Amino acid sequence: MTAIIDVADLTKTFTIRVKTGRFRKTRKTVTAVDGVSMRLEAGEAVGYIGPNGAGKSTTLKMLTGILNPTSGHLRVCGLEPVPQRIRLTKRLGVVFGQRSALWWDLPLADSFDLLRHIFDVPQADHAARLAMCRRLLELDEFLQTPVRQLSLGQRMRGELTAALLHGPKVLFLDEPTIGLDVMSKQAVRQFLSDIGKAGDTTLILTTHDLADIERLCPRLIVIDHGTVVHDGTIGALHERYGAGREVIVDFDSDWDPAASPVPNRGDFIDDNPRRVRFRVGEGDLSAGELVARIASAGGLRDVSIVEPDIESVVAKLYRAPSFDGAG
Ligand SMILES: Nc1ncnc2c1ncn2[C@@H]1O[C@H](COP(=O)(O)OP(=O)(O)OP(=O)(O)O)[C@@H](O)[C@H]1O
Repeated sequence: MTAIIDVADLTKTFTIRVKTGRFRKTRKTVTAVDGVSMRLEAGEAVGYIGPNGAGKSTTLKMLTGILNPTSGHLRVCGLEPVPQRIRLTKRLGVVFGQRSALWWDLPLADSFDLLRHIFDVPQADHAARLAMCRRLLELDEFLQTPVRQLSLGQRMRGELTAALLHGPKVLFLDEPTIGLDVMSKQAVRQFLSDIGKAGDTTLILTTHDLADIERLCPRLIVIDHGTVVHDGTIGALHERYGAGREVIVDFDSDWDPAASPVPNRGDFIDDNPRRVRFRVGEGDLSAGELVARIASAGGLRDVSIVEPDIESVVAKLYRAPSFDGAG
């Protein structure tokens, strides 16, 4: 299968001038992206995350043809982004949470109309896509409002529509829910989830809001210091860095640690000897085995398994002093 995004050993360096004395400046090379490789199949939804300064925006700028790579292989929709930027633009949709692709003084509907002409979209296709966005994003009540009068949540719904009206093959989303209230976030996530499920559009989502990723992206690529440090499912990330799964057990009578049927560490919750938290980690029993052993020893009243949240797993990954490569 041909990849819709095919990146191998992509590198970008910047040369900056730093002050080294009162009147002296020296040139210094900053490596923003350092040998990134990834292949995305058509219709995938991928989260591209990393701490501040990791190289996410620089990668996106190279993928969308804004920046020339220093070295490496790069194809998006079979095209080379910078030399073939005009052809590529018709196949891409881009949403940058902090910037607008809309005309500030025009009503939203007029911006959409202008975009139809710019991208030369057949009237019927435009009408069908706009109708879908109007329905899913509930645009009608502010379609005639000038963009500068829209709330952030309304504008973001407009931005998403603007990015999709020409029927892009790949949609790049940079912080699409930043600053939105809970309701708007939910609306945007639901919309993107519908787009993702339809399977016609490849989604690449860059965000610091990990709930976006959990909701939308089965695959997660994590970058740090310009290098890919994880490429896989969120589940794989939990397995690799999680080690924080907990099994909470309620017993019929006080629990005696000395007579525990399991080697896992257990602690009383709120000093209640009938409520015990067992930690599940490397080397210990799995959660299933642990519950089975406790159940067969008798006296088990209730059990629940608490997954570590993605925020803490990713925080652990970011804090790790060195990574052992992608995987
Ligand atoms: N035009 C530039 N000139 C010099 N250095 C740059 C330039 N653009 C980015 N950098 C540097 O490259 C590195 C990666 O920056 P980038 O903006 O890609 O990170 P990011 O992962 O998008 O960060 P954030 O989450 O903060 O947006 C940083 O060290 C940054 O200072």
